[in-house]
Amino acid sequence: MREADRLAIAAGISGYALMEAAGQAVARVVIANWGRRPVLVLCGPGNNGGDGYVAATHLRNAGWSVVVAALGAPKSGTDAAVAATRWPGIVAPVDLSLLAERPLVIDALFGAGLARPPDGVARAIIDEINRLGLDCVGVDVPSGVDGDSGQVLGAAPRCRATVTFFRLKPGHLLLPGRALAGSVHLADIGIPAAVLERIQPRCWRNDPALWRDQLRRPRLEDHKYTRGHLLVIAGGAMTGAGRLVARAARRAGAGMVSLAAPAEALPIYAADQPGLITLALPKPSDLAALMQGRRMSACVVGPGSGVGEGTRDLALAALATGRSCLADADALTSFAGKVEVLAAAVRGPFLITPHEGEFNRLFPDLGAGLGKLARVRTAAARLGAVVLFKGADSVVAAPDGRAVVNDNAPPDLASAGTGDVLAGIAGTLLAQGMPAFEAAAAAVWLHGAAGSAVGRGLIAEDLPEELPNLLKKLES
Ligand SMILES: NC(=O)C1=CN([C@@H]2O[C@H](COP(=O)(O)OP(=O)(O)OC[C@H]3O[C@@H](n4cnc5c(N)ncnc54)[C@H](OP(=O)(O)O)[C@@H]3O)[C@@H](O)[C@H]2O)[C@@H](O)CC1
Ligand SMILES: Nc1ncnc2c1ncn2[C@@H]1O[C@H](COP(=O)(O)OP(=O)(O)O)[C@@H](O)[C@H]1O
Ligand SMILES: [K+]
Repeated sequence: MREADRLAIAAGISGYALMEAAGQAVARVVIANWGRRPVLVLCGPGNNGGDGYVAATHLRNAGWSVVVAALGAPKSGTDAAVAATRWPGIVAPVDLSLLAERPLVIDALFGAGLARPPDGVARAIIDEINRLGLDCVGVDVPSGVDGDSGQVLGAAPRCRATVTFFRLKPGHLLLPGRALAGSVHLADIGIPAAVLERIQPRCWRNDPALWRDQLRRPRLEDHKYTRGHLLVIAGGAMTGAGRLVARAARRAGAGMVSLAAPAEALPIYAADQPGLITLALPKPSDLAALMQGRRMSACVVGPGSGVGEGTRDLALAALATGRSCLADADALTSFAGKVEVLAAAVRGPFLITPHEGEFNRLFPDLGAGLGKLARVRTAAARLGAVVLFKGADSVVAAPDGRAVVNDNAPPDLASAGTGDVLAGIAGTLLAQGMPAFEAAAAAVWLHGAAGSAVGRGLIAEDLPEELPNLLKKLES
């Protein structure tokens, strides 16, 4: 963001004009969403505080009763100092007594320049805002939230709304920042679009615009083999997982889905879905010939496969074919403490889809303290594969550093079996030749959209049935 500001200023827009637009946007959001009431604007010593003085001035001009309290005077010569001198009222020191009348709080303490956990009176007033449950509007980010990671440094106010500028930051999408930001309002403050091209961001909010063009549409001359043939390597005991993967893969548009499992379980799979091809589980040494012979373009291994050497060897054999491969669930747990073995085996496009527990088993040194985005990027670089780390704020990262954060998944998806559905969708997109990064991003978005379409009472089995409509809409 600093770079965006710098480039905008270099393009002839004054820093103060940006601050004026930012503060005005904050005032606009407040006026649009709250009735007139006492407002307390908390200003920090930097430009975030500068936005606060501007917002305070606009609210006062609109007839609101505004108290401004500052942690300290902005450094002279800065834009924030200019904004402070244009505020016509007095500036009080920050003090908890200012909250006594339960004002609407505008939090302009720290933004992009947060350098350490808030302490002293800043920390005390953040804690008190939360204790009293006051309505709070964050400027840029809730103070204490790291905009790059969504992590909280020490403490941050729980905001009803946050007004940010130019572009959402990862911290608005990643937990816990996303929960603390409330509803996020993105304001155009006059930074030209060309600046975005210069910055070349490497992290995006997941959106169909990123991958829609790469979805494979059915063509007149298609037959079932040209639309992707996915192999699902499933298990003998937990058959539900493999069935969900296969069902989702078929609804996502694969031309053919074959499922290989121990012979005794095949009748269960065959009875469940007449359109599913069932095969006896091959020996790892036979997998390449099977995939080649049947023109299988991708393979999903792991859901319901069982943890252990058998699954590990099949996953390694799948990778050795050089065809697109997705490893999930048991195929990931089977490599706990052995991630370097997995990394050394990567030949072709490879996607893993761990949840938090599976991620920790593979990458125990990449703990939560690093922030999800950094964890996933590091894991992807280390593995040489695309990593889709699931959750309410699923992150997809590629080894080259590209990343998307997904924010369309409803909490109704927290239900057993939904991860298997995700693996099936992604498996089909891989089988159709979509690059692994885009396939993962598209799959997680479709999964979230399917979850929203079903809503309350969702079970995993519902999700594949939403896919035809969603795909139709994406194509129109
Ligand atoms: N043209 C632009 O630039 C535009 C910028 N915009 C706005 O500017 C914001 C970024 O401004 P910024 O870079 O000045 O940083 P900011 O977030 O105010 O904090 C830095 C100050 O806080 C201090 N400090 C930090 N942590 C602290 C702590 N825990 N406890 C105590 N102090 C702490 C730090 O002190 P120091 O580390 O130097 O001791 C420094 O004084 C951005 O979020 C957006 O709102 C918009 O107006 C659009 C145009
Ligand atoms: N609170 C939540 N909000 C949105 N999506 C969620 C939430 N919790 C879980 N999910 C999604 O639900 C799916 C669960 O997958 P997983 O943990 O592998 O379960 P299972 O193995 O039972 O299928 C993942 O796609 C995950 O992102
Ligand atoms: K803030």
